[in-house]
Amino acid sequence: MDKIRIVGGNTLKGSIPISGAKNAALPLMIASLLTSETLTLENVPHLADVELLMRILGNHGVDISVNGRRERQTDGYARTIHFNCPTITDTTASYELVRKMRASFWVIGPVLAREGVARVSLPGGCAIGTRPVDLFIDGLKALGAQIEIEQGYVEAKAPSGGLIGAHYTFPKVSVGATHTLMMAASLANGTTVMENAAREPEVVDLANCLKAMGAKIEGAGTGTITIEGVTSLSGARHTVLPDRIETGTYAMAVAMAGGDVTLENTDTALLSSALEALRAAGTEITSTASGIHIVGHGDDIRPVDIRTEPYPGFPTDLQAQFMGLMTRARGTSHIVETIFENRFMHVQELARFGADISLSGQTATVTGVNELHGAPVMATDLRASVSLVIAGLAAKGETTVGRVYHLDRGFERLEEKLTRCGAEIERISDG
Ligand SMILES: CC(=O)N[C@H]1[C@@H](OP(=O)(O)OP(=O)(O)OC[C@H]2O[C@@H](n3ccc(=O)[nH]c3=O)[C@H](O)[C@@H]2O)O[C@H](CO)[C@@H](O)[C@@H]1O
Ligand SMILES: C=C(OP(=O)(O)O)C(=O)O
Repeated sequence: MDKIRIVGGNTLKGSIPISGAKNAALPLMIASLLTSETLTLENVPHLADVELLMRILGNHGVDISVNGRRERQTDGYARTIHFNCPTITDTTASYELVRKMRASFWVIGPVLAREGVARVSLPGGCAIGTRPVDLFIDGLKALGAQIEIEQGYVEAKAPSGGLIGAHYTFPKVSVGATHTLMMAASLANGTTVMENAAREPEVVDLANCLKAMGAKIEGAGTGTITIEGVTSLSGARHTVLPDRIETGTYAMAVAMAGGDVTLENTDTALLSSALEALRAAGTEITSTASGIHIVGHGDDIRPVDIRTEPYPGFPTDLQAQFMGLMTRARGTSHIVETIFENRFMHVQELARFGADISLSGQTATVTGVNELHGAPVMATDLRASVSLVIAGLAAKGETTVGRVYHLDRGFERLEEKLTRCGAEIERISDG
């Protein structure tokens, strides 16, 4: 199994191109199930999750070609991918595929809206929490669907005339349930109003793509989204928005290792709260014409308390990386995780570098230390694993990060992007 080997201590200098967002690309790809015409997505990142979703969509009858070619392309940033689903050939999403990636559960919305039935395996929990799907089920029921859980599958059936627009208030903010209901409501009869909807930029990106396909959606990016259903959607061409989590991750790497790096093709507006926390920690951040310029001092990091919240709050997907940064702060910081009940798996691994972190419920207390020391560590989930990479870059000596497949889910060409900024980092195979 591959590992990442890092020799820490180098400052980072240069530029890093930011990829299209995984968490936007996945729902956008799923939206291709809503139309018999071609949906073309530009700036699609090359990631394990994207490849897996292509297989899942293929099973439903989506014909996929990458930059006009049918074979999988393994190189090049910013792919253009064409998705065409003349008919949905299979309304079932199997346990085998859905268990590997939670977002694949979201196919339930478009498949149900277009075919009137959908049978999708429960995704189950993962390392960061139990992650139930009750809000998806309640929301789809509000649109008139009958839903049963049979042998681990969610079996959904629309009324004979199709889903019916409704007023639905989410009891809790959910990104995935907002995506799913927005896609389903786009093909429902009548108007749907979703209250307490997720406001993440990826929700806005999906809404913009659906609008380009002919959907009538207002309010995306606010807590209230109104969707007037239409009878069919057309094809469209849409560019995936920049990955704000990748952006924040590299900004935190520069803040911690020190250096001067421009993050290209991204935008400060996508991650204001995370950048505010970084500024408070002493990082210099300025907008450029096409990106963000970051100057980090590495050895003079101020402690900053953060609390994860739904957008526009501090993102849970940057919590582990920020904790990595705080391990080297001059003082004590508190990090409260409010979104996922078990998203602290990186704490025990950061301790291997010599970090001083104590946990009490959903709060981590991080007391900064003068130096981290490289160590063999193990990735437990996507964002936890990249926090270990960041710590490795700032630590003295050698670090190896195991279970690299977690990183490959969400970081395109991580080693290459960091190497071009002067980091000593490589992928090694155990043989
Ligand atoms: C592919 C993708 O975009 N993943 C992101 C998405 O995940 P995802 O869409 O799965 O996360 P949600 O916003 O749905 O989850 C937020 C919270 O709501 C809970 N919940 C959710 C649905 C439900 O039916 N019932 C329920 O209780 C979850 O367990 C969690 O505690 O948003 C998360 C929160 O920003 C991010 O960390 C993930 O990176
Ligand atoms: C938790 C994440 O992804 P997923 O929702 O696919 O597990 C993530 O992107 O950090």
